[in-house]
Amino acid sequence: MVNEEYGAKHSSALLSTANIMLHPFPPDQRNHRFPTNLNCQLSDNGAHSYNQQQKQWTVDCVSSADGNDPIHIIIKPPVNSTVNSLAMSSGNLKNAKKVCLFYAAEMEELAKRIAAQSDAIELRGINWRGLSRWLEVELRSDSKFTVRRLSFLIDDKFLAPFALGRNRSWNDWIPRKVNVAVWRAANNHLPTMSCLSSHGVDVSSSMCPLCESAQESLEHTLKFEDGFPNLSIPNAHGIRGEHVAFLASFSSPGVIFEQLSISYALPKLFISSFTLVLPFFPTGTSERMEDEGDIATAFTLARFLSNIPISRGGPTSVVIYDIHALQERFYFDDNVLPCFESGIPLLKSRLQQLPDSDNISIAFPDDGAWKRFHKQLQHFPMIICAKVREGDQRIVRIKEGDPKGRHVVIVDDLVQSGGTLIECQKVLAEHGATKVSAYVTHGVFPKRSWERFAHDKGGSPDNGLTYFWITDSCPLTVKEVKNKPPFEVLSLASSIAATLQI
Ligand SMILES: O=P(O)(O)OC[C@H]1O[C@H](OP(=O)(O)OP(=O)(O)O)[C@H](O)[C@@H]1O
Repeated sequence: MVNEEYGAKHSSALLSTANIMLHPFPPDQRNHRFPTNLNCQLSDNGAHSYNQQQKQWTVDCVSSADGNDPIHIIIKPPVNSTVNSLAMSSGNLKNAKKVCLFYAAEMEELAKRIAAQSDAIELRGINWRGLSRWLEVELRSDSKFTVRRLSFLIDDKFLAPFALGRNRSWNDWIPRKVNVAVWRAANNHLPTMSCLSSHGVDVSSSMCPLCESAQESLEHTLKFEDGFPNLSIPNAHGIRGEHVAFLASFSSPGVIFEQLSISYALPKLFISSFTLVLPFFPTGTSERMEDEGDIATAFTLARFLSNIPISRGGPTSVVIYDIHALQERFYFDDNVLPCFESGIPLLKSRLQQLPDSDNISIAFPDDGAWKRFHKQLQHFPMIICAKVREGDQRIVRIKEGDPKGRHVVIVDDLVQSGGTLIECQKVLAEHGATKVSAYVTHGVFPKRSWERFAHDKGGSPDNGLTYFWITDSCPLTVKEVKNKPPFEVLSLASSIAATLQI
């Protein structure tokens, strides 16, 4: 399909079928900052690459613009009940519950992976902040010195040319200027500066015609003038009577308001049921009510979630993975149905794949981790540690168990500064562990603290970790640690897909 001028209407029929490969520019044009050898996919969000791989452990590489920077994400088949597995299999699709899955912008990758698990799960968009998937780019043809404005479809991984002009090949065009100013409120993707530049778009030279500032040109379109979010649910009538879920990410206080607004709005659209999937419940770490006046913000957040309206089908289900403290389960009131899931089955399956799977011991860095996880890991030899926090310091010592000669995997719910894991690693290495790895469900890593973790490169555990497994509950971290040993991402996708069938 060819469209010669910008402003082309997007055709969903086209999007469901087309696959386009862009070819590199000729060598003399390579100084231009635009993606070469870019895998462009106008189809259903990369789902096919995952579909083929549901039946076994796989390591799937998500291509970047240059094709050299894969995200190391591991996907495994659903681990939940037979009922769910049966419902998910294509043969039983008729029995599977059809679910419309909305998602927060930063959860787009995980949402795609979830949808790839089952034809019963259909992705739906939210108009985030007036953004759209359209980016206008002006290109200059060297041969004819004409300027063309083309519309590009923005996807998280792919920047696809919607049209190159009749009878023209991509190589005829050289990007001259990218105009980020015209985003249309049509779709659900949140393009960011880094997203654009990762596709070779020179964002720094993209000027808004109104303010002539690149940064403000995005800001103009991101929010209302007063800074509050501009949201809408397209085709709200179309979800009446459907089972609806929203995949949320409360990665910072600033994004909670907009996602709560969506979570409060969806159940009132005459839907059959509503499920909020919040893989990481972010508050609660290191919260202590030691002095009168200390505030437990985990309770505040639980109250917000407890006030999600009921839908026609009844109370909202709230799915959370490995919530920090056991008592937080009871912070929710009876208006909602909290469903607490765990990433540990993913870890157990991964451990089975290791060549030294018969030499694994599990270490818990503190009592909290032991209480939370020991029942799920009871078939492994265990090492139980005690941890004391002294300001920024974490002091860890072994209380029980012997790491000598073992590949020890430290298991905890989350990592922040990394202090707990690093101190635990040191003490295990001192006591003779041959290898040390770590697993946490939630890789929070504020201030890029993941950089503190080195890879042992096959050497001693004093030098670093053999593996550091996290899940994709914190999507911003996944982007940062991609393709960086010792990190490996165990995707929650199959587990969430199965949970949506409850
Ligand atoms: O990476 P870090 O900055 O060391 O933080 C991570 C640690 O913090 C949390 O526990 P916490 O110390 O709050 O203990 P608790 O289980 O007693 O609340 C969490 O369970 C980790 O153990």
